[in-house]
Amino acid sequence: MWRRVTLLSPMISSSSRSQAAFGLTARKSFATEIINSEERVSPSKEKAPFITFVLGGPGSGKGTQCERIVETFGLTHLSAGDLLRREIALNTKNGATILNLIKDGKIVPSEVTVKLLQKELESSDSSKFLIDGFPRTEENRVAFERIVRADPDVVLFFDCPEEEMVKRVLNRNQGRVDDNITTMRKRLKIFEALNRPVIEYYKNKGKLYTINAVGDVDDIFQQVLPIFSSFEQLKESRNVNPKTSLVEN
Ligand SMILES: Nc1ncnc2c1ncn2[C@@H]1O[C@H](COP(=O)(O)OP(=O)(O)OP(=O)(O)O)[C@@H](O)[C@H]1O
Ligand SMILES: Nc1ccn([C@H]2C[C@H](O)[C@@H](COP(=O)(O)O)O2)c(=O)n1
Repeated sequence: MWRRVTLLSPMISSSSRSQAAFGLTARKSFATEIINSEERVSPSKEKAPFITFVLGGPGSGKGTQCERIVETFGLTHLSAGDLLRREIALNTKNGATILNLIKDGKIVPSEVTVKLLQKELESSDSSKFLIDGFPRTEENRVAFERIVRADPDVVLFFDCPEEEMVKRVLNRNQGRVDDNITTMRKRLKIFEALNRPVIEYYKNKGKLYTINAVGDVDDIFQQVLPIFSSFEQLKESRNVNPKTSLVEN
């Protein structure tokens, strides 16, 4: 995928296996393209990508803060929820199943979500990704490691009390099928049961950054800023004000 050639062979085989499992038509793998056609490798793919996972309960403000991170550090935003909703909107073969699961506050099978993320990662020229709303479960996490063969550099956790999340979701007003009190209660239960172990996993690995997600959007972003500022890989892409030559934020 990213010229980590030692990792390519296992990635090809696990990728083909999971494609077969989902009945996807075999396509020339991206890894094969890289090996066969060196000129296609963009300079940004010469190194392993910088990956951030963004975790937090429903309505904790992940998407809102991702927008700010993208503006400031130029990461490419991949929202697992948005990718799944796109499948519903495009009425793909998994679309109806995904819709029913989301309506019921349930988690979509990991292979489906990971394949969607993998496709985006492979087709992007970027080398820095913000993967929002993923992994939601230990199964999601393990499937990503197995299929994509990459680990996150940073894991953000937006920590927000349940009642605040309920209030935000019910006021969101974007016409989402899961923004109602019945589904929200189910989502919160699933978050506690399935996402907490993932948060614990990354805490034990020393990769977790917990953000207090209550308060003003700008103030919350002030907690996020120093985390990304400390990574060399992101320094060159920080937004600089052309008039003052000062780094903004
Ligand atoms: N700090 C904040 N204070 C008040 N409202 C907020 C704050 N951050 C985000 N919101 C609002 O709360 C709602 C949920 O935010 P957002 O969509 O960013 O959450 P999310 O964690 O991505 O949710 P989901 O997991 O359900 O997609 C939105 O309407 C957003 O405008
Ligand atoms: N890794 C994921 C991410 C999302 N989903 C499903 C279930 C969620 O309730 C819904 C909405 O996601 P959000 O926009 O809140 O991130 O999408 C999933 O099954 N697996």
